[in-house]
Amino acid sequence: MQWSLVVPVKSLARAKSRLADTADDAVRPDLALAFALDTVAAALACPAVADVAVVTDDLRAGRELAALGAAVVPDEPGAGLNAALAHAVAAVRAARAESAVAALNADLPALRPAELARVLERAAQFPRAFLPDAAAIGTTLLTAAPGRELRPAFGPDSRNRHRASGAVELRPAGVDSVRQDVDTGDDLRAALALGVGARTAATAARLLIAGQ
Ligand SMILES: Nc1nc2c(ncn2[C@@H]2O[C@H](COP(=O)(O)OP(=O)(O)OP(=O)(O)O)[C@@H](O)[C@H]2O)c(=O)[nH]1
Ligand SMILES: C=C(OP(=O)(O)O)C(=O)O
Repeated sequence: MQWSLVVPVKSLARAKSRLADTADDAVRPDLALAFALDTVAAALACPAVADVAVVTDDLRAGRELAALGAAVVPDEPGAGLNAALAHAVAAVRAARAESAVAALNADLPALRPAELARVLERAAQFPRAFLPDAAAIGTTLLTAAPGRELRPAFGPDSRNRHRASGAVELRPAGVDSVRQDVDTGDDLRAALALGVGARTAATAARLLIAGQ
């Protein structure tokens, strides 16, 4: 099965507030953009992915992600993450009604195309499915088969909400790169240990040079 991915990207100036201890205001927007660029570059390199639509109202993020080959869907102003995802899925399916769709967070800088392909292959067996994050509290990926609604319920404790909504929890082994989202300094260290993409590596090096 080939998938259409929707990737939400918050305004860079407001993104990754939980990384404030690790990256100050001068670096954090660049780091958030680097995460998104590495996530989307890996997604576009995944053989199971037909196309990627980024939903964002950030002009810089939209421009740089479009240059990688992603489509850009404007955000719903002020409506929040789940409304943005539902809106992006509607835009994707207006063009291709029978798409299998997956929402993928943009903070997966260690993402490997082969691991994403393994997760999507499992997800293809179910009407709706999700992958818990590395902390096993949140969600990094939520999928809906053709003809099924995505019903995104991302946010704090989303693993429980996605489970309660009837989505099947995926538990494939060896897909750490798809689960390792980056919210905190410890998450960033874990992602660096897995091996991040070139843009995140370069931006994280600025933190090390600054002695953090
Ligand atoms: N388009 C869009 N994306 C969002 C919005 N809120 C969060 N996201 C994205 O959703 C994913 C998960 O976001 P979070 O980790 O909860 O938020 P964050 O801004 O990245 O980090 P914090 O400020 O620390 O909460 C990331 O890809 C964000 O860029 C929103 O309102 N609109
Ligand atoms: C939005 C989510 O991510 P985070 O845990 O990074 O807030 C989520 O897990 O649903």
